[in-house]
Amino acid sequence: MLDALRVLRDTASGVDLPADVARNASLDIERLSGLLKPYLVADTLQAAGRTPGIGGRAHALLPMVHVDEADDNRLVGHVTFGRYYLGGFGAAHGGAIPLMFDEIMGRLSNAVGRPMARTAYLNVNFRAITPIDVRLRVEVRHDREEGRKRFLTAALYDGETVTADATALFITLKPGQR
Ligand SMILES: CCCCCCCC(=O)SCCNC(=O)CCNC(=O)[C@H](O)C(C)(C)COP(=O)(O)OP(=O)(O)OC[C@H]1O[C@@H](n2cnc3c(N)ncnc32)[C@H](O)[C@@H]1OP(=O)(O)O
Repeated sequence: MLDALRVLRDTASGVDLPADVARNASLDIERLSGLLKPYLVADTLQAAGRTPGIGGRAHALLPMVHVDEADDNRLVGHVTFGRYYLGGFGAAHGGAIPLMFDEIMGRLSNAVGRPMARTAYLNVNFRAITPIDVRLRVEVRHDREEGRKRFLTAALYDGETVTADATALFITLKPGQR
């Protein structure tokens, strides 16, 4: 369903509809929302964001990063920003890129049995345009730990060009910390 939703999102972002088609599409989307509403649950029980086996943790907001290689301290994957993430002139929105970094850096930070951590800072440099509808490579490194602090770096590549890079600090949560 989320795959279909992502396709809908990209398609809806890219069209310019006549009014009658927009009206009919709205009715269909409202009908679909009505179909799902009886299944609303508490946020601790919802599937979105809590289903690691499904792409993007089943979280519809996240750009889907496919992991190609990973070990304890390094992850390489690929991501394609669809039309939904367009900022302008063929480039991904500047907010979508930190979103992708936060998710994939967080995933490596929390991997291999490391306790849960939360992002304290995420600094992103936009080095070149990040094109939409192009398969991009993302590399993440877990560089070091100092007590509860975990320092990670990441870069996003279009071919050999670094389009963005990031440094992040994740802090291990204390027992019982929310
Ligand atoms: C698979 C799942 C992947 C998911 C990935 C997504 C991850 C996220 O996006 S999490 C959501 C975004 N982040 C947040 O909402 C965090 C909000 N902030 C907080 O909850 C807290 O400030 C938190 C937990 C980060 C730190 O608070 P706390 O536990 O009280 O630690 P605190 O004592 O302040 O700091 C610990 C150390 O880190 C340092 N530190 C904390 N924040 C920062 C910062 N922004 N910059 C630099 N250093 C910092 C402190 O100076 C301190 O250092 P030292 O031990 O040397 O004195």
